[in-house]
Amino acid sequence: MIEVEQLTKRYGQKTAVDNLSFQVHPGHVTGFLGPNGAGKSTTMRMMLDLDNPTAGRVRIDGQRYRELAEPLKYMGALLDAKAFHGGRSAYNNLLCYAQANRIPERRVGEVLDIVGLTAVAKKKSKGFSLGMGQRLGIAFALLGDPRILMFDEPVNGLDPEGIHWIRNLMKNLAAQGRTVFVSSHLMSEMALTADHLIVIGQGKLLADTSMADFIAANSRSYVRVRSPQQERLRDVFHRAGVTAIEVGDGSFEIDGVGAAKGIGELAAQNQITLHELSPQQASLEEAFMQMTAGSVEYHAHNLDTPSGVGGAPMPPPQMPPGAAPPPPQQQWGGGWGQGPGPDQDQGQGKG
Ligand SMILES: Nc1ncnc2c1ncn2[C@@H]1O[C@H](COP(=O)(O)OP(=O)(O)OP(=O)(O)O)[C@@H](O)[C@H]1O
Repeated sequence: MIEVEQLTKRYGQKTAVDNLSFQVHPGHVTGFLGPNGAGKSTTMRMMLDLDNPTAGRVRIDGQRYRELAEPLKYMGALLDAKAFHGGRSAYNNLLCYAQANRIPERRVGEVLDIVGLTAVAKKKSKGFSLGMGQRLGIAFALLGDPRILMFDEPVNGLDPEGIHWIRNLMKNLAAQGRTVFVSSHLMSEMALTADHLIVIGQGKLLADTSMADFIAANSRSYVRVRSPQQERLRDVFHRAGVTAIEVGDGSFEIDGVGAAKGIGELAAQNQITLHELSPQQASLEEAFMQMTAGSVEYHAHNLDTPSGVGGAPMPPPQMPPGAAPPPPQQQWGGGWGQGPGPDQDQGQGKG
């Protein structure tokens, strides 16, 4: 379980995370939503002790991340899919990390298999597409076979097959009783994957609720009714005291998806033909837009307005501090991803 308690992070005058408290429980995929700049990445970084909170605390199964004896076996994270050595093969990237964290080598092959990179395991990762890099980042997260997994925008760059795969992966991990915490801007995908939601805006908690309750609470649900006998149907609704809104295309809208059964029966009793009787539930995207409308920090402007689009300065990529770094000649950091690195054995698959 992840426990976030009154977490606050300030950068100078900017409050990125504002007195945030929530828990992430095992056995569920919990979605972490918020508009750009809401504080999601900052919160995730504090969960991994990559940033110190200004106030409050995070506990991973009751402990700080950096106090965990073998952190990769507790919690695996995908924060920045580019945080690996471009000149090294996928296999050797993982092997290096595994050896530094006392994880057996056989696990490298296992995670490459899980993420579908076995065929390219010996290739230098700098040649990887965005989607392949994302899969390698997920392999890093899975390496320690952790009970808790955290993914920041895991579907970035994945094709439809990849998106389908990660959806099933996250659901399976949760079904195994693991804690899965995932941020994404892809609402349609989140709606299919997450069963619980934490929503933040401008660093503050906006919602901590089930997916179904979130959509119901932040959107209008109604039944659409269409009939070739529109006038008769209007009279029937009037006599029965049904509040039906007539919309431009000749259909009626009646609030509440549960109204469909009664309306169908009413129409049948009055021998009215219906061409449509369809419950309409807003999408997660619509509910999200509705809830966060007041918390959107970065607004796009029309092309004919003088100013452009705001943007958040991105912190540099880092690895979790509790995880041991690779050996000194293969340091995480500056030279990564900038051409061939020190491992000359690509093609052999061992470090
Ligand atoms: N290192 C930093 N220095 C200064 N400000 C920062 C730093 N990191 C984040 N911020 C600011 O904190 C706020 C929250 O940023 P954060 O990246 O956590 O948001 P986010 O919800 O992850 O956004 P996005 O969806 O765009 O990735 C933003 O206003 C951002 O500009």
